[in-house]
Amino acid sequence: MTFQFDVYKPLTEESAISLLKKLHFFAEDEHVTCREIGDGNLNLVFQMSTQGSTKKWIVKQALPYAKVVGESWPLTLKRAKIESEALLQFAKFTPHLVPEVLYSNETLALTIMEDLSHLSIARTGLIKGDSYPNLGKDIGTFLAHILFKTSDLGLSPTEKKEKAQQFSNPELCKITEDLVFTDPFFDHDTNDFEPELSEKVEQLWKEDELKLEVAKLKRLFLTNGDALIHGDLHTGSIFASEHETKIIDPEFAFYGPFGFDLGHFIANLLFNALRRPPAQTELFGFIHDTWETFSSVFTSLWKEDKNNPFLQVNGYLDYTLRTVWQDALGFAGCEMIRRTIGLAHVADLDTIEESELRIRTKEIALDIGRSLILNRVEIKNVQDLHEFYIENNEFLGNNARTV
Ligand SMILES: Nc1ncnc2c1ncn2[C@@H]1O[C@H](COP(=O)(O)OP(=O)(O)O)[C@@H](O)[C@H]1O
Ligand SMILES: CSC[C@H]1O[C@H](OP(=O)(O)O)[C@H](O)[C@@H]1O
Repeated sequence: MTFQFDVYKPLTEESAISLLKKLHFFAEDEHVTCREIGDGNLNLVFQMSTQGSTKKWIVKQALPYAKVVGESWPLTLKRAKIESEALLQFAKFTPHLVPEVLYSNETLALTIMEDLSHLSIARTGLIKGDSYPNLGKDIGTFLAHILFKTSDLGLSPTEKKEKAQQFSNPELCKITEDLVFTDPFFDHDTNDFEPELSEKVEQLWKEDELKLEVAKLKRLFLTNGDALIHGDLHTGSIFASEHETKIIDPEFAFYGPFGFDLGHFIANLLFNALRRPPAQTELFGFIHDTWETFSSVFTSLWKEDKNNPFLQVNGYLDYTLRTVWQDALGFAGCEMIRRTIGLAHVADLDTIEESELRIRTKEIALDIGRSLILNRVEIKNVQDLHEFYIENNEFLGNNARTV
């Protein structure tokens, strides 16, 4: 079969095999098995292997629309380039925490990468109760490196501005601006929630104090180009095992606020804590490890820099870390609300089978999201966050000790 490299066309299992043979990932006469395994909202993912060999590859290809909605929602193919370039960028700082990119093609909007199927998607594993002792430390390490080294702290002003241009990602940012920061706070037709939540949701839509705080957080997202961020760092974008962590799917990457990824990661751990009350201590342990590792690695990188005179100014590091934490809590609150009542949900909540428990858990997720946005300045550390979580969550049973 011939393969056209100069025209974009969505791959099929058959044409994906042909592509990988043309690129010599497999020999022409090899018997290759290929399966489309994409379960995300946006793209095609093909898994390819040959029997009796360790050769296993993943081909991820963007569609010219959002898969979850269909062709009525056109979406740029440029996101595939952003994703592969972000993975390459992250690999410069933390190669052990991202899949290896072996090939990318902007015209075909695809990336060929290392197959990580020996690991589990962290959301799925956490729901099952799997244990990931390194998860918090690894995410903290990842965030400290990418945030410090791609920001004005780690690059010259010119280099940073060039990188910000390279990762300009307006269409994907618009999705976040709408689906995370806008639609869930208004009566918008992208919202999706059970009728039993209507009263609570309508109450939320009436709260000007809350909307004012969300407007401030949205402005941060729109205007604070601190560093190259992943842009969608939820537990479904992380592969993990007891020993390894790999971050995937950075197609939403752009120059955004320091606290955004941390906030999304925290929110998604909180969803799992709501789903599994007995695992609360373990999940707050992850948040603790993430923050402690992030702040200590970020601090070391900061202290290594002897060229920037401002980095020696008393109070500047503390101010920076405090702002990252506060903003992260606000972003976490927005993520909790949007994943509960917006377009894209999380399995942690949606697969709670017993309907009364599911609705009650979602009500608590909304309460916690709302309070995180409103009280983000008062919650100073992980201990405060845990105490605050317990206060907001009498219903699900709070026999766990705080971290
Ligand atoms: N490198 C990989 N190795 C193995 N499976 C992968 C890999 N990348 C993605 N997948 C699988 O494909 C699914 C969707 O991938 P993801 O990058 O999240 O797509 P989307 O951008 O559509 O959300 C993942 O949940 C995972 O099951
Ligand atoms: C129409 S995109 C909705 C939602 O999907 C993305 O998540 P993922 O790629 O992990 O499935 C992102 O969170 C978007 O907000």
